[in-house]
Amino acid sequence: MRVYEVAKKVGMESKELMAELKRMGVPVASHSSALDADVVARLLAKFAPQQGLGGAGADDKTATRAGRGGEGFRQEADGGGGHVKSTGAKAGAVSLEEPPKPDKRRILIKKKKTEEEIEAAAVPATETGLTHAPPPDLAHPVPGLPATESAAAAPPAEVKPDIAPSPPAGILSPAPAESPVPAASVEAKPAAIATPALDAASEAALAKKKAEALFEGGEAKGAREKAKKVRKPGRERDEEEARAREDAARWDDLRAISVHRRDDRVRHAGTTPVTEITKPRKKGIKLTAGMTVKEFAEAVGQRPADIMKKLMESGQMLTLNQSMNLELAGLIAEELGVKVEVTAPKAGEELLEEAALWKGEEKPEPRPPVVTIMGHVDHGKTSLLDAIRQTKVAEQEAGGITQHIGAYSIELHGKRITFLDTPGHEAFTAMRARGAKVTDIVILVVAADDGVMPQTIEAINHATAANVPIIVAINKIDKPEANVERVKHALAEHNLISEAWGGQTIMVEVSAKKRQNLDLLLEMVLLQADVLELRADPRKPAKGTVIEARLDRGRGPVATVLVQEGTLKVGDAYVVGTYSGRVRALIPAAGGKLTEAGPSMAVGVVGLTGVPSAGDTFLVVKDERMAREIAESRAQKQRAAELAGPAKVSLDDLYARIKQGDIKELALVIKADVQGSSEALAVAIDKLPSEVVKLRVIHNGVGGITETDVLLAAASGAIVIGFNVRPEPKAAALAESERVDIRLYSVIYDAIADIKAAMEGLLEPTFKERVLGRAEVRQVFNVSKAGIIAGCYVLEGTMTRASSGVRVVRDHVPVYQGKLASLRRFKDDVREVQQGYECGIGVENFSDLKAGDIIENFVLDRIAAKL
Ligand SMILES: Nc1nc2c(ncn2[C@@H]2O[C@H](COP(=O)(O)OP(=O)(O)OP(=O)(O)O)[C@@H](O)[C@H]2O)c(=O)[nH]1
Repeated sequence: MRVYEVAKKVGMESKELMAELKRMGVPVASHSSALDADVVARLLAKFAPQQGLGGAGADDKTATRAGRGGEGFRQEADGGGGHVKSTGAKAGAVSLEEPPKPDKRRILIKKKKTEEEIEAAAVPATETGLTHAPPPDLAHPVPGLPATESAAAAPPAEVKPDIAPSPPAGILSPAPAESPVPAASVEAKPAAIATPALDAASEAALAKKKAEALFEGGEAKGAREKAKKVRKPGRERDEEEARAREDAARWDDLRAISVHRRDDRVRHAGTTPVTEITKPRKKGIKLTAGMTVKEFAEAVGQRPADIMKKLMESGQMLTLNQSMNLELAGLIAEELGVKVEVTAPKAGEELLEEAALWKGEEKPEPRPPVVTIMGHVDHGKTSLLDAIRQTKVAEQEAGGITQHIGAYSIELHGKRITFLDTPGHEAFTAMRARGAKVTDIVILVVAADDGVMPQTIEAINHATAANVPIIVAINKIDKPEANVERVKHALAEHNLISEAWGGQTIMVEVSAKKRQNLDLLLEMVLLQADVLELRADPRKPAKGTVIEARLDRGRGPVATVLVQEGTLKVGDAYVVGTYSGRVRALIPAAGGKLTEAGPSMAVGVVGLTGVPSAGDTFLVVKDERMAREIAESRAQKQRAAELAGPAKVSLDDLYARIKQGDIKELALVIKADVQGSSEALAVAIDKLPSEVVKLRVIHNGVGGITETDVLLAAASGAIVIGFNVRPEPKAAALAESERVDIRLYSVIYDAIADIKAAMEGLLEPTFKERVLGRAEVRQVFNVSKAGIIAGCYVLEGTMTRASSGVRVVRDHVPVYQGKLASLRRFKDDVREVQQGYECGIGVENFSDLKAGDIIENFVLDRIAAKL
């Protein structure tokens, strides 16, 4: 019999029968293949008796089970036929109850579920009551076992349900509910596998293969997408696609970037600190004091902006050309991996010495004299200066616009004379008080009609105190009431004796108004200069003194500098006071411009970084950095001096200073209410023993103590003795700032006794303590470098460095008195801390600070010994 005939007989489709035959191990080529008689008999025995039989109960059970466990698969497997029959099952009933609808989506969902179930495949089938059999093409048959059994026993890991859904054959061949036999061993061979299920599986497998082929063929992207369509549901698939696209894009991107460009990208990545990748030019650098931000940045191979940023992070706002704190520079360099070597070159004034050091052979040449005109009010100082300038300067520079620079030079018989334009002894002494000696010769103007007046005497005293020779110009001789002889007499009383009278003082009778004897006066000046043998070497680097300085609108700070040594040139690096820089231009008084100025010439200097003070030394140094260092060190010293500063000379410490050998002479400025008193005082002082120290009255005048008196005292290291007079307010303030000791008396004896006691070291100054502030110790720290530091809270007043000392008080009992070692707010050293703030205090040589201690900050006010 042929296959289709048997199929007809048993009521099956030829196709189904062919499958069954295959399972039975009977190969058939087609539905018309002939079958052996025994095979036909077996088939008939197997299928023929079932015709018309069936148990509703069993059917129900099967349907229910199938619905629970493998509905989708059965639908898929049925392929719409419902022909698969199990023992006692009525295919028709099943088909009617659940109309087969191939639903790919549902299959896919189920497929996922199957995955989960496969993962749980270790669970015995008896527990679930279901058998999941993988499709034969995916199952790895276990030798010696029937296909179904081997499929059921196949390890779940081998199953690839994502690609080929595997309808569990066992679903459709449920074990009887009461059967204790495991489902896998249930006799389910005839209906174990439904052909349509195989078809679905092969379809999926085919899709996979196709996809693989496409991948291999280079159409990776499209194929992957296609494959995904097959195997990935909805959202998951979208995500996967997006990821794939991203990967592809990244890959393209990476391939497009050259190695070099990738490096660049890293370098410019915002978060990467530039400092880590910019290689310093040098491995080690030398740090020198005064190094600017710019110089440091160059040295460490960084952008100045980055260094400035780092400084800002450390709380320092510095510009490019400001010099850096060495410690901080060291830290930054270290951070950048640059080794630092701090060169400690000569600093400050030491450096100044080096800077001023000139190795050339000294060849001093005669230099012009520098003259200052002094005299009493209205005696004609300005008129004389003007007369000289007009006759001499105007003659030379006809039509030239003269500049006011505070000094000018004239020429007579090929020789120059420099006049300082600020007449009067005040300016002269102010300059001297600053340690500047600029004047070589003083022209003392005395009006012939007025004679010697108080300021004439003052001028004499000031000039004498400075050891400057005086040439007397007896002015206004054109006036009918002029009395030259009277003037000479009066001057003789003050030790100015005319040459005509056998003395040494040159006296010239002039008239500023009529311009009489001006040349003679100038000739005398030159003569005196010859006597003085004024010399300087013009080849040296310039050194001078600031005569005056101002802020010019167009030029910035301009200082008139009197060159005293060497030659000042445009472009020279200089240091003046606490400023430094380079000379940009030189302006002479006669107008125009100069490229250089030699000894005794006064020039306006342009290119200053600030306005210096009159009397400051102007020094040309090797380079700008050196200049800057000196300037900074000076500024530091100046600040320190402001904080400390004892009196220059005072009666209180006179004895100590005599002992130290500091003082060999005590200069005195005496001011009294009446001439008689001042003279009496001067005489009494003169009589004091002078073995230890010589007493010298440098000025003895009548009237209140003036600023000029204080200046003279400051310039000469003198003490001012006031007898029945008071200092003018301005003079008192100046005495304070110049630290000049003013002693006021109303009894001559007291003044003498004090001076005597001071000379013998017996004068006991009286001091009164004044508490400036009190701070409570809250906590004590041991700081490695600073030692014991007390974290304090200022209870009242101010804790200040500018104090005489501190006292540690514990339970109202002073336990230590000493000096303040450090005063800090956070990390910064501060000068003072006000009430209500916290601070760190270190007490010099005292480490036994305890919480609860009170630190008193006090100052000792000196009380004038006697009045
Ligand atoms: N007759 C005459 N008058 C003169 C002479 N020199 C100056 N005067 C006059 O004296 C007055 C004062 O002259 P100044 O040159 O201002 O005197 P000073 O010393 O500069 O005065 P202060 O600047 O106030 O200290 C002016 O009115 C001048 O005209 C002179 O040689 N003869």
